[in-house]
Amino acid sequence: MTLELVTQNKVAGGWHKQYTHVAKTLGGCNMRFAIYLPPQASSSHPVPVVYWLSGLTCTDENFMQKAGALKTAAELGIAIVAPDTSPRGEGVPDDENGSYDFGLGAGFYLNATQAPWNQHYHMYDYIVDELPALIEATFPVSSQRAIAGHSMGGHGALTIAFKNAERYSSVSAFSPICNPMNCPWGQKAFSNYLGNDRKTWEAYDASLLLAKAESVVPVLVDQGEADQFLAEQLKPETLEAAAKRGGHTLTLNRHEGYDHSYYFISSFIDEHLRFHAQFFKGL
Ligand SMILES: N[C@@H](CCC(=O)N[C@@H](CSC=O)C(=O)NCC(=O)O)C(=O)O
Repeated sequence: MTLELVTQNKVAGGWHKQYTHVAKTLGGCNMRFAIYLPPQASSSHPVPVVYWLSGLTCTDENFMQKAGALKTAAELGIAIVAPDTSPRGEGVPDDENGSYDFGLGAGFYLNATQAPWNQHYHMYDYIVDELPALIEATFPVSSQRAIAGHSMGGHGALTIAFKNAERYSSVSAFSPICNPMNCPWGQKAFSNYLGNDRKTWEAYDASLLLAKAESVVPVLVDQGEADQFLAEQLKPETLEAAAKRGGHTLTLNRHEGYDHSYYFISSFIDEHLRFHAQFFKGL
């Protein structure tokens, strides 16, 4: 488990750092992630962690540079970890047309079963197991975790939290892909990564998982009404219907005029961090 420090910057009294490491779950790829450690973090005061999953085309940098989250994370005493959105590096296959919605930058937080994707595209195992184990063994953080994300990363956060309620205290999402089995981004990714048997897709569909879940952690979703992807790709109404079917509470706020961008995320990220803080013990 060797980590290499790439950059470090003091911010809001804490530290933003980028590291690379070899990820076993991703077939030995060299992966980069970012961590924000608030000023309170020390070996005698381990802090809880929010894992942030970004959307299509992103790396660890989009959230850390654009979301404006770090001052509030410092105030609350919460660490934030931002991983990359797919395996990377030589030998990792990409979409043959180089499109933005599949392959590199578009790992969809699942474990691919189909060649050639199944050698490296195991982002689910990376996010759920390998990365938290590395973070908790290396940094002054506790084992208290929340998970959040945007768009493809919102899909990742919701599906991971719904499947692992014992590992996360809460989940939140901005503009998530809510029903990937029934939208073009999800269908392209799932048919390639998982094959054509739609039954196997159900393990990664937030709406189906929510409808079937026995218990779910607290869920917060924010969605812009002027989002260019809202009707075709995101479909938040499917998540609302699933919550109703499953008898679960879902807070889904719709905001007039906001689009899909980080301008929207930066407008409401403080509320998401405060939401997660409520469920961390000892803050
Ligand atoms: N055509 C665009 C589409 C990419 C895009 O909008 N990416 C979003 C996430 S979309 C769903 O997962 C994003 O967060 N982009 C990064 C950013 O910093 O805004 C394109 O190719 O850019």
